[in-house]
Amino acid sequence: MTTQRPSFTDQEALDFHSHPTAGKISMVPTKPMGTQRDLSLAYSPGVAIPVLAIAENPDKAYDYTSKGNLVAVISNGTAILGLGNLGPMASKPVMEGKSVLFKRFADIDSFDVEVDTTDVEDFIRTVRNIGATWGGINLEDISSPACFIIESRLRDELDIPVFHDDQHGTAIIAAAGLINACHITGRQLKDTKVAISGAGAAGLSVAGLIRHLGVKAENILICDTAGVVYEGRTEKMDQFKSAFAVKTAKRTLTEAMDGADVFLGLSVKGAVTKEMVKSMAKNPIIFAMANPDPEITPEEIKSVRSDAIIATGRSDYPNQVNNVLGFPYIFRGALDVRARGINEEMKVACARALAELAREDVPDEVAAAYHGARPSFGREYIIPSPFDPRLISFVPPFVAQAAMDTGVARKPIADMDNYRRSLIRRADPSAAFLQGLQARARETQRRIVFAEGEEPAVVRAAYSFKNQGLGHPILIGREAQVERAMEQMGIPLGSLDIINARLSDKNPVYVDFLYERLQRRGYLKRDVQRLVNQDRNIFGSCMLKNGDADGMVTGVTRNYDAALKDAMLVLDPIAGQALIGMSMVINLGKTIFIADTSVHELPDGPTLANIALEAARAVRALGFTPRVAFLSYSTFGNPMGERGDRVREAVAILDQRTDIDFEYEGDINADVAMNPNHRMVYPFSRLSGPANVLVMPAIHSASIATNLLEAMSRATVIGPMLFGLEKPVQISSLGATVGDIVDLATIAAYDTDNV
Ligand SMILES: NC(=O)C1=CN([C@@H]2O[C@H](COP(=O)(O)OP(=O)(O)OC[C@H]3O[C@@H](n4cnc5c(N)ncnc54)[C@H](OP(=O)(O)O)[C@@H]3O)[C@@H](O)[C@H]2O)C=CC1
Ligand SMILES: CC(=O)C(=O)O
Ligand SMILES: [Mg+2]
Repeated sequence: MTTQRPSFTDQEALDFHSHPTAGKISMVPTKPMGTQRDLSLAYSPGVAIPVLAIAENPDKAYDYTSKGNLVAVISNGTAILGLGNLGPMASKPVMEGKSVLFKRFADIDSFDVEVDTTDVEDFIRTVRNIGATWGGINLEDISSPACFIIESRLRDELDIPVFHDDQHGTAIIAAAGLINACHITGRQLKDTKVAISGAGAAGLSVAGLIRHLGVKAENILICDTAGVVYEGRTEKMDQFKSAFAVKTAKRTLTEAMDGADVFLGLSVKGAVTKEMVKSMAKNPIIFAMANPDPEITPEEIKSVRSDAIIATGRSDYPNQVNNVLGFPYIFRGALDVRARGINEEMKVACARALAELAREDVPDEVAAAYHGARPSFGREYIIPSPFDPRLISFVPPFVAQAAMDTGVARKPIADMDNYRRSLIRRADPSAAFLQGLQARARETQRRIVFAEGEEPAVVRAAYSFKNQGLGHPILIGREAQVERAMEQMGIPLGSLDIINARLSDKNPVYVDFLYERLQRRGYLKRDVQRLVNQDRNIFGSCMLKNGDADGMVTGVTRNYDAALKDAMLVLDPIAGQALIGMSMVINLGKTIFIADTSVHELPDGPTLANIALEAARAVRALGFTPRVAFLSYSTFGNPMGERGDRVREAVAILDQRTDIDFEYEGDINADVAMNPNHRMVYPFSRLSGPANVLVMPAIHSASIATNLLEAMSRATVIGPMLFGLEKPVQISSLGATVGDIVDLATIAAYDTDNV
């Protein structure tokens, strides 16, 4: 089968599904299974204890098993996408796909279950009998009208959310898109005339939800293979279609679309012609949502109408109206309150939240998904991108609140702000750490210099920093340039402080100070004047030195070393402390720090000792208990060699001191440092647990190790963060994202040297 705008070949689709392992899904244990004790706890005999607890109170399954975060995607393959009844086995790639989308977008664990029966009772019995295993059940691609009976019976018989995604997931996202498309075209839902192609699971449910939102019943004309579903029709009717039959003389989709404001396609490829599109009202709203190929392509629509708002179910056109924006978040909210079901109010809350989010300025992750072309709310962007990282923290709280308000929540959420923060952490493992720094930044309200103030990403970051209440940003740049960037981004003029280095009244003060500092280092006064006028890192550093600002972030346009050299012309390392770059690596819930990733190329023994001291101090200031390992290719002198000597010397230097208040060990190999079992061979080792601060023997090993971890695992890396300078300066990587810049500004505001 070929699609209309293939961005891949059929062979690529097959290869994607077969390499490197067959399928798209796997399972990850949440507990270690490394030792005999682990086995005794996880399996017999330890497992008997939770078994007995659950036997006594089945609700305890939420506490002692994965039930509460586990959703089944269940199908019999009778309506696979718009491809028809191809059976349960053929539906497996779609169901695996839905499961991984649950995990990817909402951190919900999920497995697919394909049931080999088309008999309604048989299907209901099968699902009911395995129902208690799950926290929720997502029914998928089951043809109508069987799907209506199946869903309604299972909802009655099970006390967990049972949700037919093709009905309600689709209805939620179509309704969100419609709310915004009507807003853009100045329509009221109550006056809107809608033609729908498809009177199946998706079509009827969408009709139901938009009716609930205010579209009048008589203004919704639904068509199937026999034409308009009108009052009195007998051909191919059932009770579910009858509920949407209207009094009308119109009999065909062509007639239904004539003069309609909105077309919603939930049927099959090619169901709509250009002529039908031509006959629609001014500024028509056309959602051709059949998958994988829409009822009519956007190219065909555009060839006859330039005023249409167009959406499809596909990701390769603008405006993807696809239930992937609905099911992950409605289940997240429902699971988090242990909802008994998903009701109309929860669906409406979800649709309204999605519509609202589309109207906000988009983050970098979305711009990246659009190859840098940052979309903004309008005809080509009526609903959020599936890659919008805010979805997981924005949408589920509305769903959870609606569940609580309507009495279906078993476990209401007491603190919504806390819940929102926990959702952010689900999506981003570094979030917990950053949230801690943010909380302090909000308290201290530091003045942070954004040195490259004319750069669009920096302007955006400064605005975001301010909007999040993290402190007072100061942009260095020429007002006209900065303000032009602000206007283009829709940032209100006057909302950010801008300082032009050349025109600042502090300019002569900084020149005098810097001239005094540099006059015996080969600089003439005019050189210093030029530096202060032209080099924004120098001017920013002078602001810090003079007490006119508290911290600085830079590096987006200059390489790390150049930016650091600039700052060090003005600022000194703290006396008695090493200047170091340290990266924080978070992987599978574990956090380690790696130093020195950016300053000392090949440190000698005393310098390595100083790096460890500074790293331990900074790590403690960030809220962790440091356990330092001086890493080497050798462990405790084996093999003995020149490269390990410097490391052993550093350990010996610390051994001589009486004021060391943290654990350290070395020379030691990375696996021994990180794995407690390996240390059994070295019972004299002084580390009480796995090392969390890894002092590398040289800058190249630090850099290579950090980059390898990031590339080879799902690790999140923050930094390198710069520590040990007299004022907090953080240097980003070239071309850093807005989010990275805000994070570094927050770290600068945290000022570990003064914690
Ligand atoms: N973008 C999205 O998120 C989603 C898109 N969809 C798409 O919607 C479509 C329908 O899915 P679903 O409701 O689950 O399937 P169903 O099998 O439940 O319903 C299909 C409906 O389409 C009607 N139909 C078939 N051919 C035509 C035609 N030529 N003209 C008019 N109506 C026609 C059928 O008519 P009859 O009743 O007479 O047989 C039936 O009412 C699929 O293409 C699916 O991919 C579904 C869910 C989500
Ligand atoms: C998206 C989806 O669920 C479908 O097309 O069936
Ligand atoms: Mg589907």
